[in-house]
Amino acid sequence: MSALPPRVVPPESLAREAAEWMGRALQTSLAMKRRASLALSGGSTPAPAYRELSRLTLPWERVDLYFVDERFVPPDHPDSNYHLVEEALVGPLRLSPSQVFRMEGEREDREAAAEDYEARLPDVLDVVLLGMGEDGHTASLFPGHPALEEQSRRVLSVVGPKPPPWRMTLTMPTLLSANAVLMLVAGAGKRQTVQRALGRDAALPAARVTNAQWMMDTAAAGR
Ligand SMILES: O=C(O)[C@H](O)[C@@H](O)[C@H](O)[C@H](O)COP(=O)(O)O
Repeated sequence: MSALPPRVVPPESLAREAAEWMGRALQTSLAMKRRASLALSGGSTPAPAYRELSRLTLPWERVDLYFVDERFVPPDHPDSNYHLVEEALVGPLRLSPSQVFRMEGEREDREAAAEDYEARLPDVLDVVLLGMGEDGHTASLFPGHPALEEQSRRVLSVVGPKPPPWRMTLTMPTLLSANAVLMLVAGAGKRQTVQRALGRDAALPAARVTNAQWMMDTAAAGR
């Protein structure tokens, strides 16, 4: 759990607050260098935040998009995280394909796909958006999975318990080296896991992202 106090906001404000947080973090990076990197997650919580993000006035031509994880499905598949980000952010902002570094979920050789993505990643990601599952997973790093303990690889191909099971994911060292990380959590179903994460239960992958700012709605916080 981060040393930063978690931010708790009403459900109707969560997407806008998350977008504004990411916007400010991008501006901070862009004040110091020419281009900034933003790595995005899949799942149901982020989509409204991506739509809010697409409405922010930012020098988008200086932002490169990366992915936190991806499912091994084609990019136009409904389960594809790229597909989600395409619909909610890339399309509305008309980002150039040269700014969008997607994980190639259509590849048959999953190991090679992960190695190739590792080669394309910047040394340090500027802004990372994470979600947490009810089991405490984040990115596609699941509780008890050996990938959670990875120390040298920056991207791994994994088989996880959440469908679809074949996934590519950034590893914990990659997440921990990022400049700004937002852990976005919504819904009463995650309340107990949030409490465990706040108690720094290291069995939960999300609790190990010690550089994350947590942001949750009142339902997830149990208020
Ligand atoms: O499955 C993915 O692609 C994710 O990146 C994953 O880590 C997600 O962020 C959490 O499972 C929370 O997902 P929900 O917001 O749907 O609960």
